[in-house]
Amino acid sequence: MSDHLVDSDGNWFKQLFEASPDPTWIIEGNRFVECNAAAVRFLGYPSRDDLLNSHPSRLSPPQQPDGEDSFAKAERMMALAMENGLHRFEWMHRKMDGSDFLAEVTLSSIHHQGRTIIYCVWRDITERKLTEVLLQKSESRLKGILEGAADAILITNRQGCYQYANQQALRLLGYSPQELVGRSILDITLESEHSAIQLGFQELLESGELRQELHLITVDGQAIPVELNACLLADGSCFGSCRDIRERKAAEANINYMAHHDTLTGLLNRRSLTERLEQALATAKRESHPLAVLLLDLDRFKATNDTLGHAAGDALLIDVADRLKASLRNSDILARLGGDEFVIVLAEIDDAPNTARMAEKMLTTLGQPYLIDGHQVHITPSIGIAFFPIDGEDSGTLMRHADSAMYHAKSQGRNNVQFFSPELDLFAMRRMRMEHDLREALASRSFELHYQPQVDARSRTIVGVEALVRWRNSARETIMPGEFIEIAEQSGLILPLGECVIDEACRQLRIWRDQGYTALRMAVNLSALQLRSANLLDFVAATLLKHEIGGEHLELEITESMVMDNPGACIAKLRALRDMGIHLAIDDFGTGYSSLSNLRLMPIHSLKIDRSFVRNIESDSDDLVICTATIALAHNLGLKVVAEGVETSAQRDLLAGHGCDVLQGYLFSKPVDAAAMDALLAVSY
Ligand SMILES: Nc1nc2c(ncn2[C@@H]2O[C@@H]3COP(=O)(O)O[C@H]4[C@@H](O)[C@H](n5cnc6c(=O)[nH]c(N)nc65)O[C@@H]4COP(=O)(O)O[C@H]3[C@H]2O)c(=O)[nH]1
Repeated sequence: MSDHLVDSDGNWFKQLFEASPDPTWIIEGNRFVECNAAAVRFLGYPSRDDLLNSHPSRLSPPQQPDGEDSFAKAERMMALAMENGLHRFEWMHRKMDGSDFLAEVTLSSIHHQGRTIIYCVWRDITERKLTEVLLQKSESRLKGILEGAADAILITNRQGCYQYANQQALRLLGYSPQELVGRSILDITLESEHSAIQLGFQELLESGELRQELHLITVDGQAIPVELNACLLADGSCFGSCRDIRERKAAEANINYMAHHDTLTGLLNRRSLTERLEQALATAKRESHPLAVLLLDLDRFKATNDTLGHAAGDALLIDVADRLKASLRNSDILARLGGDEFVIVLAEIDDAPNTARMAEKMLTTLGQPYLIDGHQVHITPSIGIAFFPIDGEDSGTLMRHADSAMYHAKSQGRNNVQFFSPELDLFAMRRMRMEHDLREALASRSFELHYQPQVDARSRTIVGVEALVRWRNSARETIMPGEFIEIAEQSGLILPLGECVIDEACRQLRIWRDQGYTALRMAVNLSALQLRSANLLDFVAATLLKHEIGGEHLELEITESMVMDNPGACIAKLRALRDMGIHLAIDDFGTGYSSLSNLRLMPIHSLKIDRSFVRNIESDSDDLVICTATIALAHNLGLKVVAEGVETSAQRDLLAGHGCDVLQGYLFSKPVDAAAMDALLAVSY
């Protein structure tokens, strides 16, 4: 013990007592009998005398915070201190100014010279209490945040056992807190993801954070995809916030489905066809077995679509897809490329005859009538087939070759199946080159018109001319329409080309009319695509106006089959042309499938007997019957008759004798350019 604490009177304890910063008291007989300066200062009384000889409860509010009477409680506390030697508790005191403060009170009973006194120390705990309250508040705020969070929050220990789950987590998973706490993360996750989850957990422990997609399993076994954002907390536990991403996953799956499927039919689309075909080819290569690619296109679908309307056209495509699906095996691939084109990959085919049989079966199945909107609809397909490995080893070549074969099927009268052959490839290449050259020819205006006279059978004067297009290629060779009109039609180039022809024919007619050939009629061939074009009426009207020509001086030649593709729409358009005064002629009459009832409905002025009937009219009695019957029929319907391909005077006389009105053919002139036609007109007009 240090000397200065023991004063000369041996009163070192008094000094110690006085020096204590905490209010310190001596209690004897349940009264304060001594206190130090800190006590006086703390309570704010003027002197020590104001405090001493009072019961401890006097320096307190009447009740303690727990509601107990201060006097009774003080008695109890002191009794406990006497009994146990030491007693510690919290006590609310009141200062002189009436304010209260909470202190931790320690009472120690001391036996001194035969008496028992209590040594009492107060420690102000206002600040500690405040901190406790703040801590409680912040804890409850934190709990509120966790419970109110939209995401499921799960906290685990470092071993991955759940310690806490918020309401959202319990709701999502269907567990009660008791069922969840203590379980391992692996208990409620997908087994197939366990190794990834363990790796992720390790990463979280090492790096302090983790972001991972995984599936949580609900109490009833449902797997819910979640995005986990986890971090390590200061106390070593792991905090994980799990966002339910079911909607996002469903949207992703939907986008993925749409990216790989045709929305109308649900079949694979072009992109996934390529992927699947390549996989199938890899397997076929590995296992050295053949594979067939079938390209199927519906015949005259566009016309059906235009007639029935697009909704019915869609319904028809869905029906076609369903019939195809039903006729294939699971291992086969079926895709729609768009429009009316379907691709079938027969991955387990053994030979060509079997493939042909399957394709024939498809022709039969798809050829059965469809019931759309209460209407019976007929449609047929054309199918082209290419084989791996003989026709190509990669998907691109096989598709191209199946396409060539399909075109071949179309050219063979549609509704049939064709296999690819190398000649077809050559043909397809030529077609592609021709299409390219045609495009350039249109840009460089390399087309010109030749004219062939049409002669009145009785007067033998020229009453009209037919404009026939010629293509002068870069080598200045003349290419005949038979070589390019079909390709122009298939590529759509016939539309600009057809407009050039109508414009040039009207321009030339204007010149001839100005020269005095005012009764001359100009005949121009119209293609199927032109007749379907929405722009046709406006274009013809504008061109007639531009060249100041009356509609009655123009004749448009169409074929029966062009009208038969879509009679309703065509007949309406033809009526509009007729209303403009334009003459309409049915070209190549007799070669297509003639429908007299439709012919009666057509607003036409004349029929042109095809030259194939005229050729043998002298020798073939059938042809003569056809010609004379056509003339009679036409006259019956009030139509004029033009005979094409008249090459001999005998043909001329025979036809004229049977009442044919107009004759056209090499006998009078081959098609010639405008200058040569000038000369012909001068002679015979
Ligand atoms: N053997 C023989 N043939 C004769 C005789 N008289 C005329 N011809 C040929 O018969 C074709 C008559 O034209 P088309 O039937 O309309 O048949 C035309 C027509 O369908 C089409 N075409 C020609 N020009 C055009 C055009 O500007 N637009 C459209 N869309 N098609 C056209 O090309 C087809 C062929 O035209 P071209 O080669 O000019 O062939 C012409 C003509 O040269 C004859 O006495 N004997």
